[in-house]
Amino acid sequence: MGMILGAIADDFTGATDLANTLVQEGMRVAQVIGVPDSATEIGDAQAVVVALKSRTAPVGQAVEHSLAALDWLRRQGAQQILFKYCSTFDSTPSGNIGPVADALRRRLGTDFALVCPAFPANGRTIYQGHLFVGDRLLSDSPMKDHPLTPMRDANLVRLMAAQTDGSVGLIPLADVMAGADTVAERVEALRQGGMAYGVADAVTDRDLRCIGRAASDHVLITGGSGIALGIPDNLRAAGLLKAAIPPEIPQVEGRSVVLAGSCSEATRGQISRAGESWPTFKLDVERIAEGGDVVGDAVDWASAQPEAHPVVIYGSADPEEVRRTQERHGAERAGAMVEEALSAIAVRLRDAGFIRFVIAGGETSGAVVSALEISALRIGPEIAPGVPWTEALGSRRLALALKSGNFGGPDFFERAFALLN
Ligand SMILES: Nc1ncnc2c1ncn2[C@@H]1O[C@H](COP(=O)(O)OP(=O)(O)OP(=O)(O)O)[C@@H](O)[C@H]1O
Ligand SMILES: O=C(O)[C@@H](O)C(=O)CO
Repeated sequence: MGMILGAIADDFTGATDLANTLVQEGMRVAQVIGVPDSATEIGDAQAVVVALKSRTAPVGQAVEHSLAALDWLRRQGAQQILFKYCSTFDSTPSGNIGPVADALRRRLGTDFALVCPAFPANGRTIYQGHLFVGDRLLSDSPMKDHPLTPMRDANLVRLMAAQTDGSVGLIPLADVMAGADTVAERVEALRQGGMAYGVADAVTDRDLRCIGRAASDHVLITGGSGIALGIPDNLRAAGLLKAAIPPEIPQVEGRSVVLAGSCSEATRGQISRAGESWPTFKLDVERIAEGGDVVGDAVDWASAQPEAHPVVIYGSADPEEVRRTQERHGAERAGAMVEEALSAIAVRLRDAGFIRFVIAGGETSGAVVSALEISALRIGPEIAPGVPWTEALGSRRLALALKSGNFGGPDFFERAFALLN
C-alpha cells in the first residue's frame, strides 16, 4: 500500500510539526521540500507532507504552488488532503490561507472544509471561534507583534471570512463535546446553509480526535497539526494502516549549531538560556544592510569556538528592535536580510563540518533548508510537542530540527542536542 494521506504545509516548521503528529499516531511519513516532481523519492511513506514556503509568499504564487503540490499528491494516490497552516493562524486579512483553501476546494471538487488550527499541547485552543494562546486571545498574545504576520484579531470566523470568497460558519464546542455524529450533523447543516468553511472549536486532544473522526470522509481538511490527531485512527478503522515502525534517531557525527531567525518570545528565551552555557553570536542587521561581511564574521567566529559545545547564531530581536529595523528597511527587506545571512552561514558551516542544525522559525527554516538544497526529510523522534528531529535524505547526511518559533520550553536547545548524544 503506497501513499494514503497527502498534506500541504505553508511553511517548513509547520510541515515537520504535522509530520511529527502523524508519526506519533503510527504512520510512516516523508516530508518533501517544495513542489515535488517525478524524481522525488518518498520510499514506502503512507503519508507525505509537502513543505512549501507559501505563508507570506505573494498570493498567486502560494495558490500555484499549493495546487501543484495537490496534483502531485493525488497522482501518488493520496485519498485525503490536509492543508496545514499555523496554530496561531499567522495570516492577516490579506493572507493566503483563504485563497489557497478556496483553490484546493475547487480542484478537489468539494464544497466544504473544516478550519481548525487548535493545538492544545502547545496551548492553542479555540472557543466560540476565537483562538487562544495559553490564557490569552491570539490578539493579546505575543503574536500581535509578529514581524511578518502580526495577528490583531482572534476571531477565526472573521479572519477566514476576510480571506475567502465562501461563507464561514462555526462548529461550537458543545457540538464537538457531544461527539463525532453531532459534529457531522453540524457540518451538514452548515453545508446546507451554503457555508464553505466551518471553524471547529477544540480545547483538548479529545475534541480534535472527535473532529477527526467526523471528518473521515472529507477530502480536504484545513488546520494545524492537531487536526491530524484523529486521521490515522480513521485509516486504521478502514484497514488501511498496519503496525507502525518507531521513528529512528538520526545517526550523524559532527558539530552542532543553532540558527535562529524567529523573534518569538519563546525563541528569545531559549537563546538567552543557551547563552548561559554556550557561545552565542548576534547578527548585526545594520552591518548587513551596509554591505558588511557579517556572514564571514559569523562563520569565522563559529569555527573558532571550542568543539565541545553547540554554537548559537541569531538575528532574533525583541519587538522594539524589530520595529526600529523595519522602519529603516521595511519588514520584508529586514526579514530577507536575516534569512539570507543565516542561509549563507548554514551552507558555509555545513561545508566546515557542522552537521547537526537546530533552526528556529518557519520562514528561517524555509530559507536555510532551501539553501542547503535538501529535497526530503525522514522524520525522527519528538524533541518537544510539534518538533521532531529529522534527517536529510540524499547524499549529505545532516540532522535537522526545524523549530516553530513559539514551540519548546526554555531548555529546548539543550534537550534537542542531548537526544542525539
Ligand atoms: N532583528 C530582526 N529584525 C527584523 N526582522 C528579523 C530580525 N530577526 C529576524 N527577523 C525576521 O523575522 C522573521 C521571523 O519569521 P520566522 O517564520 O522565521 O519565525 P516565527 O514566525 O517566529 O516562526 P514560526 O513561523 O515557526 O512561528 C524572519 O523573516 C526573520 O528573518
Ligand atoms: O502550527 C504551528 O504553530 C507550527 O507548526 C507552525 O506552523 C509554525 O510556523
